[in-house]
Amino acid sequence: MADSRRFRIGYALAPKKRQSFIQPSLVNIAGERGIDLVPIDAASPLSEQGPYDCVIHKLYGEDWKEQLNDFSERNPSVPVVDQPDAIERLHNRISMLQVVSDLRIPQDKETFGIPSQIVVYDSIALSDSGALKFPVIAKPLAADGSAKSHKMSLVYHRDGLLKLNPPLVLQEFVNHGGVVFKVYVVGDHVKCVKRKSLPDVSLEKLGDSSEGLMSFSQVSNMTMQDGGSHEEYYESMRLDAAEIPPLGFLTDIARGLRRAMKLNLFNFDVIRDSKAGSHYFVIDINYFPGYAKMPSYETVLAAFFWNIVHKNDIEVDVEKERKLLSPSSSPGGGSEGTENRE
Ligand SMILES: Nc1ncnc2c1ncn2[C@@H]1O[C@H](COP(=O)(O)OP(=O)(O)OP(=O)(O)O)[C@@H](O)[C@H]1O
Ligand SMILES: O=P(O)(O)O[C@H]1[C@H](OP(=O)(O)O)[C@@H](OP(=O)(O)O)[C@@H](O)[C@@H](O)[C@@H]1OP(=O)(O)O
Ligand SMILES: [Mg+2]
Ligand SMILES: [Mg+2]
Repeated sequence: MADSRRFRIGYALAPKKRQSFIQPSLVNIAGERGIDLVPIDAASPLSEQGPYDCVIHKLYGEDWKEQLNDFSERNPSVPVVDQPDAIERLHNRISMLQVVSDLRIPQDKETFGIPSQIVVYDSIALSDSGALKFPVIAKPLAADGSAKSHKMSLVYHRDGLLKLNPPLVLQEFVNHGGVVFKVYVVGDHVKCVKRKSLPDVSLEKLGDSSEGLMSFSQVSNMTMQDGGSHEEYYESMRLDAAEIPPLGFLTDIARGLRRAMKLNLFNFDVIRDSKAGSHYFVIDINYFPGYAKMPSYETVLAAFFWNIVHKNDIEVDVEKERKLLSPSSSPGGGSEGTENRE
């Protein structure tokens, strides 16, 4: 049945994110489905803005968290997607991957896990990398959206560790053929895309790297230059040739993560172990990633918004879910969807 009522989704996003995500194409497609996207001014009290049928957001800091909690208390029936306490887990690279280790999913032909890793809180502890095998990647412990939180080092041997600034995570580097699989999750929709990654490290390279470490940042977001070097040419060939892991396997992980984290909007990075072709590692999870880089993101997001405002299958706190999904507030149906549903 046609629904003539319009719904308002308030969005609180940093300027760069607003520009990439709130494209006219998204605004139009959501609009056709009766959904208006309305900017939230994070500099004024949230509770004085609105009304909204839902709030989506990606901003950091305690102040914003308090604003959201205050808003939820005053407007208990308005979903905040996602809950700030649930997002918090992704701001620390240890708690972020712990949830992957804790997943209990029957593993058949394809298996998954996380690379061996340790957390280092001070410089003294850097002289002891435990049982980790080199090379390792040093990642800032905090994943707080700052440019610094993406600055990583590939460390070839023990001496390279002494140049690093804790707190950080030391994670074993896994040779994976230079391709990372980014799995985008939007509610129950799952989509995998391929991206460029760090190239494999050979024993030879490990032996003669005098520097001890190499710094890099957001390697998967780097675009290849037209008319680039031979190396870039082979990289792009590798990317084209790489086979995406079975979608059923990725969807099982996505669904498990979504339930465990109580999050609807995230992506995770997966690499395939070159040594054991059907073993995969989850190496990173990002809240509200760059969806505009996902094919057909507009229709996927518009369908997700539709589901929210019609109180349909979003991952929320169980208590809250009970209130939201009371029979009187649900129009039933639930057949809205896109191709890769769980
Ligand atoms: N354990 C690992 N073994 C091999 N390569 C890795 C490993 N960890 C990270 N990488 C490579 O380094 C890149 C950056 O690492 P990671 O994804 O953890 O950083 P990030 O800054 O959080 O990335 P994003 O931009 O996706 O948020 C990965 O995309 C991958 O190419
Ligand atoms: O725009 P934002 O600040 O949210 O940047 C995010 C970026 O999306 P963008 O492509 O829109 O820049 C994401 O890229 P993809 O995984 O989708 O490739 C990923 O790098 C996140 O880790 C970043 O979030 P941060 O960790 O820095 O908060
Ligand atoms: Mg990543
Ligand atoms: Mg990340």
